[in-house]
Amino acid sequence: MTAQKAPVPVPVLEAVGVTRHFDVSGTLGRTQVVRAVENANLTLHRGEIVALVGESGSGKTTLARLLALFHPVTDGEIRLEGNVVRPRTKAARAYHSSVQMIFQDPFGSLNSMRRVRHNIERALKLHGHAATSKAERRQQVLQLLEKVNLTPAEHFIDKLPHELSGGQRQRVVIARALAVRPSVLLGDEPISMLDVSIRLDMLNLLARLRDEDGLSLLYITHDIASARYLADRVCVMYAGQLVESGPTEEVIQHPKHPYTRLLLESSPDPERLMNPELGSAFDRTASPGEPPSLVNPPPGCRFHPRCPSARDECRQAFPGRTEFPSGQWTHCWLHGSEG
Ligand SMILES: Nc1ncnc2c1ncn2[C@@H]1O[C@H](COP(=O)(O)OP(=O)(O)OP(=O)(O)O)[C@@H](O)[C@H]1O
Repeated sequence: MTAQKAPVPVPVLEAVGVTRHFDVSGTLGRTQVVRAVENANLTLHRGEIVALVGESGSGKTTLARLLALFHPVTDGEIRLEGNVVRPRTKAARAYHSSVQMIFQDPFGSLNSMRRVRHNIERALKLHGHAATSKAERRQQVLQLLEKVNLTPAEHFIDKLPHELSGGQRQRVVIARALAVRPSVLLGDEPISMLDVSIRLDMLNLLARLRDEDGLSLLYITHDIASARYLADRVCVMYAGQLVESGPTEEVIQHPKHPYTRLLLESSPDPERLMNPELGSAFDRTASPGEPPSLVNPPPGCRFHPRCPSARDECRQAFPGRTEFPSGQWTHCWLHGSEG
């Protein structure tokens, strides 16, 4: 009897060949094109935490916003459970119940004039999950607050956002996202504005939501140490292009792309996550050179002007994808990729 291969599960969320260009007015009123994301392929499976890392301006937020359907794609597809979804369609409404985005600034995400109860109840109502009686709705809100460790929940339910600390506010934002009963959270630097002393608690909360509820999380960060702590898989983005991905420890121990190596060399050890004195080394990276302009990016591999191993083909064409037995893949001519 021939052994049957287990079917590969369909990703919960997927970007397939996704490109996003922005038209901006340049000098003398001429329109310029910012090539913010180019042909990105990213998958997120059920119960998986994927970190998207890269320098400022590399396109991480744009890719997350494309996945959240906040922007239309210029090219490519966003798929939920294998189905293509486009903004402002009927399917997009259901999509917003499944995919919730959490931003860096929890204060900006909440209605500052309304109490915690109102902020969360509104999400329950908008997505058709609110109980009919007031007492039951209060109970729903209390349970959500407990879920994000805001206990005793009675103490928090009638607070206004400005009466909470940054960490407490971000927990309310997460509770509100959970009210929608999503399968995916897109966290755009969700801990970077929080006090260093509570960042680890927040990462542990996100990990618990994955473990208990099977939530999938795309965790966008500058900070390799927190990505290492939290993520199953890492995707590395440089100047709008995904250049490497793989299981977190493989990428960290055996990076394949020279940019990943540069990122790791300039990144902190995991101790930094817990030590406020040290901060994030990636924020103050001493990497040689600057990321390129996305209006006129270098041809070929966009990293070649900074790459110590650049060769002729790197300047001419973006390499194809090379896959490794470790589960990693990279786009790099050093690994003999065809363009
Ligand atoms: N709405 C927009 N209009 C024009 N250009 C944009 C727009 N949104 C993003 N960009 C440009 O796209 C590029 C990628 O930006 P993006 O914010 O996605 O990067 P990032 O990796 O998330 O950076 P950071 O870590 O600083 O948030 C930048 O050059 C940015 O200026």
